[in-house]
Amino acid sequence: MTEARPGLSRRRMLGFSGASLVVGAAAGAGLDRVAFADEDKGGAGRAVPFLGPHQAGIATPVQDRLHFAAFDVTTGDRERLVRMLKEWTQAAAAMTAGRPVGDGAVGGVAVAPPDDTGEALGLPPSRLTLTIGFGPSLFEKDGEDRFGIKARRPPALVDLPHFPGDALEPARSGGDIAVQACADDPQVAVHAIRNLARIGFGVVAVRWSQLGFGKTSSTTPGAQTPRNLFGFKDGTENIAETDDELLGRHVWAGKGDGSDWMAGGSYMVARRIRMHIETWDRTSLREQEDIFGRDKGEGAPVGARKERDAPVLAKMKPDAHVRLAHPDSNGGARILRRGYSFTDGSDGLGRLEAGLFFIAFQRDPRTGFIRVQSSLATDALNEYIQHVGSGVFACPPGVQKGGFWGDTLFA
Ligand SMILES: C=CC1=C(C)c2cc3[nH]c(cc4nc(cc5[nH]c(cc1n2)c(C)c5CCC(=O)O)C(CCC(=O)O)=C4C)c(C)c3C=C
Ligand SMILES: [Fe+2]
Repeated sequence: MTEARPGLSRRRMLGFSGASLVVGAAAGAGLDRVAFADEDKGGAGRAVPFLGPHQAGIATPVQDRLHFAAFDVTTGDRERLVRMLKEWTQAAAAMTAGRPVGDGAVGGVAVAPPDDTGEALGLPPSRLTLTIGFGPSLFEKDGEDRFGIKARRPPALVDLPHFPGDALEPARSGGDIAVQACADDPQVAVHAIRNLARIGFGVVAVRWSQLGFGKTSSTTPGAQTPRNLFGFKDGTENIAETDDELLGRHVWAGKGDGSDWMAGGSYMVARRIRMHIETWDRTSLREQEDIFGRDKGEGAPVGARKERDAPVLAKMKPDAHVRLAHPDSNGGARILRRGYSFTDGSDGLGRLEAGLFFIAFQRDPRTGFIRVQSSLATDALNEYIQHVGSGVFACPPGVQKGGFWGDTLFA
């Protein structure tokens, strides 16, 4: 890809000491690792490397906030689309390293809008990750092969079937391209999506988007498990970022999976799930615990004492969520969950417009999400939730030095 324009770090622009920032040799090119000094190591402010065999934001320890956006491509011009993906890559590399886009928000020519919108000036990288995925409609829309990639659609990138109870809104579903922005600071995540949308003007338009707070999953089993809006620990049984064996078996697409360009990538399923908070809040504690098959305080499976005790599925009600979602009930199927809670005010009837923005990564949605969601048809939880938005996206492997988002697809 073309080299990124040199930019100043947000810290440096505001006069922070250069000593607190250790920048890799090629940092001027904007695509190499940036490591922060001790104060930031392991902390919420540091940078997550952008380059690598896999995209960041999948196995990466889950950040506190989400801004997800699905875009429609508004041009039929393949070259323009590829050019934009290159520009997006430069911008993503800069923003995840804590630098502004292009020549920055200030100090450029006064007669033109600045390259960067500016609201992240002075903020640390905040572990920002940007993860891109390509939806089925990018490969073929209304029977048209707009970008000459129809034959490269991976067999695993299937359209999700209709599931019982689905009430999907077209305005919150689908999309040609999706970007998942995760960060420990909501302003950093929002800034990232806003700047990508701005760069993409004339090539893409935002179709739908979702803000999320309060992660409802963890890829770091040693850390405290977060709670969802029903008050239960969520993410106890998830694939850990360090578990290369499970990641290789269930999350990363392989060379022999039928689509060479996806090797090292993963498939993202996103579902906007409305949660009927007021109904739940009138439900007895015993029933709530029966519905999940775990207790509310500790998160222990039925009949056990501790959160991480092995679940005995036969002790749970036949329609308990954990019993139905467990790999033993699904031929060994596992997915990496990375969801967030959301609240969007109230719905006009005095009810909280709230829920779970469910995100799962897997090697193949047919044997991952579709398999598990089909089992959940009889889930006792269904009385309290409704799926209202949906998307499935092929997330290519990570960008290598000199590469760009989607280079394996558009090569
Ligand atoms: C199709 C996949 C899943 C959907 C959709 C889903 C929705 C959903 N889940 C909760 C709350 C909890 N889920 C828990 C466990 C759990 N859920 C899924 C899958 C889906 N959940 C899996 C694979 C598992 C793990 C099962 C196991 O191996 O034990 C739990 C228990 C704690 C945990 O392990 O995370 C809770 C709580 C809600 C509220 C929800 C929709 C709004
Ligand atoms: Fe669940």
